[in-house]
Amino acid sequence: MLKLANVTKSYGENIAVHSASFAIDKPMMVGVIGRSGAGKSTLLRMLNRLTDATSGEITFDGLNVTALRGTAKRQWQSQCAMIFQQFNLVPRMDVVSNVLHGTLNRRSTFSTMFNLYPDEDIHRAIDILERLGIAQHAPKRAEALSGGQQQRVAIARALMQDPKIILADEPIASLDPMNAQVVMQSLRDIHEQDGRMVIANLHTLDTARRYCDRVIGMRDGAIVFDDTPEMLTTSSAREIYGADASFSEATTSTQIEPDETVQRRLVDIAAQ
Ligand SMILES: Nc1ncnc2c1ncn2[C@@H]1O[C@H](COP(=O)(O)OP(=O)(O)OP(=O)(O)O)[C@@H](O)[C@H]1O
Repeated sequence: MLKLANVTKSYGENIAVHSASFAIDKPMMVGVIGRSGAGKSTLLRMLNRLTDATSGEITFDGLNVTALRGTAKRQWQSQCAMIFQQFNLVPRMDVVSNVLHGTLNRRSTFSTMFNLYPDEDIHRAIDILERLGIAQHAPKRAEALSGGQQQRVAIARALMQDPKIILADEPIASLDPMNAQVVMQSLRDIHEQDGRMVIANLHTLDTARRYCDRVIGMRDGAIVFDDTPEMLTTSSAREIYGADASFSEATTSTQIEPDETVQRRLVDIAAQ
């Protein structure tokens, strides 16, 4: 389905991603881990062509993604929606309009200028917000929402594109642990219920273990681990993070034990 063959990205002398090769043959949830500067963002950005690979080939269902130009490239980018650590919403715009922005690529300049959205799209946007537990915030300005709620708006905007793949670049890095769990669970649900592929750069091992079916570990631009979360032992984590024997998983962890109080808070947050 999704295949990378020797994909490399160099910035002058600096090789951000070095000959990355892997195949994902069915929709699943994949976590990409590695220390800062390992090449995780560059890898994701090459997948949806925000950044062009220097060499190598990316294919999806036989389509040569690396060769796409113009309209075909834009179509691919809408099938391959991206969410970011900082949400990238329009802060002063209401939530539902932010979500409707997910349809921009298939609307005319005229309807975009005058904010004309078909009723059908508006209903779909509300349904998606409902599904993510934030429909009651639809009329509010995006900036009035908490970080976790804003990230769910960004996920809703991505879903408006009806993408085959959701790429999430550190989606929970700016969130407190409880909001982080709500956002990760939303991504997991989207994968399980819709059969979409989710590829997320994650900065904690426990998040990768808890939510992902497969984990790719990067170090200095190279893929040094590609396996199931069960195989992500402390020693393989040490190799990925380039740490010595003093390496403690706790330094990459923000896990909260799912005790009763947390579970209750999760239900409250989801209902907000
Ligand atoms: N636009 C750019 N121009 C020059 N160098 C870049 C550019 N983007 C990334 N790099 C370099 O490529 C390498 C990989 O960066 P990348 O952002 O992909 O890493 P990362 O694993 O996502 O790190 P972080 O978790 O800090 O975002 C780094 O050395 C970075 O400085």
